[in-house]
Amino acid sequence: MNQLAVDVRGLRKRYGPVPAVDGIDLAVRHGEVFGVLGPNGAGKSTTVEILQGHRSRDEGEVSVLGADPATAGRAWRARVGIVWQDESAPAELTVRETVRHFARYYARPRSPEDVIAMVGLQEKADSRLKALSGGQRRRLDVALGIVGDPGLLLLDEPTTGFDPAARHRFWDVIRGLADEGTTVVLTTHYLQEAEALADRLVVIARGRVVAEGEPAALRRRYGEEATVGWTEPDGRTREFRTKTPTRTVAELMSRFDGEVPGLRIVRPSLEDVYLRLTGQDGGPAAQEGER
Ligand SMILES: Nc1ncnc2c1ncn2[C@@H]1O[C@H](COP(=O)(O)OP(=O)(O)OP(=O)(O)O)[C@@H](O)[C@H]1O
Repeated sequence: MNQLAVDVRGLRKRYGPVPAVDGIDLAVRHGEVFGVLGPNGAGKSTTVEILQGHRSRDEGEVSVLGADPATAGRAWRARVGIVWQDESAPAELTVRETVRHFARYYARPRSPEDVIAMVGLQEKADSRLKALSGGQRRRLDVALGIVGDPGLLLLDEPTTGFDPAARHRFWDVIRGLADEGTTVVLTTHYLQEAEALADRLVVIARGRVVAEGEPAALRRRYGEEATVGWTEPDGRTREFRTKTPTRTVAELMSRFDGEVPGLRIVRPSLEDVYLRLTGQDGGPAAQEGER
């Protein structure tokens, strides 16, 4: 049996001439919250849809809870929690009716009341779906994804469009599931979300993994490079990216024989690192060599 909850090697998928996923490897351990972080169009949804068994792939090996999603059957589906973002449940049903209805699809569902409480919808249990806000609706979607008590939950951009309070509530839901031992894979384009939730993450851009690791380790690895800026005697501003800014400043001090005009040292935030890795900082896009 595969020791990994999700094991992906060399995954590729094209839409016509567009390589949406261009050789991705993923290794998600049982019990962890794994983030797939990347900008719009990076290939996150395509990857998750392949993991869910909803999209075919062109190349690569994919194992999700020990089975290939392309061929796995009903028993596998019951163990993989998938959160839909469509509005397929009838708007006239109440939250409680909807969760109860979905629970019947599973051999060993969680108690619908527990699930409603887990996503913080107790006060809305008797509300009709059409009366829910966008954030409440998304929490209901998660409730439907977890009512079957899945070992693995696959979430595609679960908090897009949430206000900050709803996002924080949602994070608590995910943390609660993780504490209970559920493995969670979630895609997001919010760096803050990946940092808040993920034990480990990959950053993807243009269908490739450009960085991976624990959020804190990524911050250390890519965030240690500082930018030293100064003003030349002719008035031009200069910038130099370096892992040893103190040395650069010492060199500048001896060159200027003391005070360095316009001196500044900027350490990148993780946000800057992320933007650089994904090629959104206006500079040359980071490629594989950056790892
Ligand atoms: N059904 C499709 N047909 C053609 N091209 C597609 C299709 N789905 C996605 N693409 C293209 O594949 C690339 C990856 O898309 P994907 O939706 O996987 O990215 P994403 O990281 O999830 O983006 P977003 O954050 O915007 O959802 C994009 O260039 C997108 O335009």
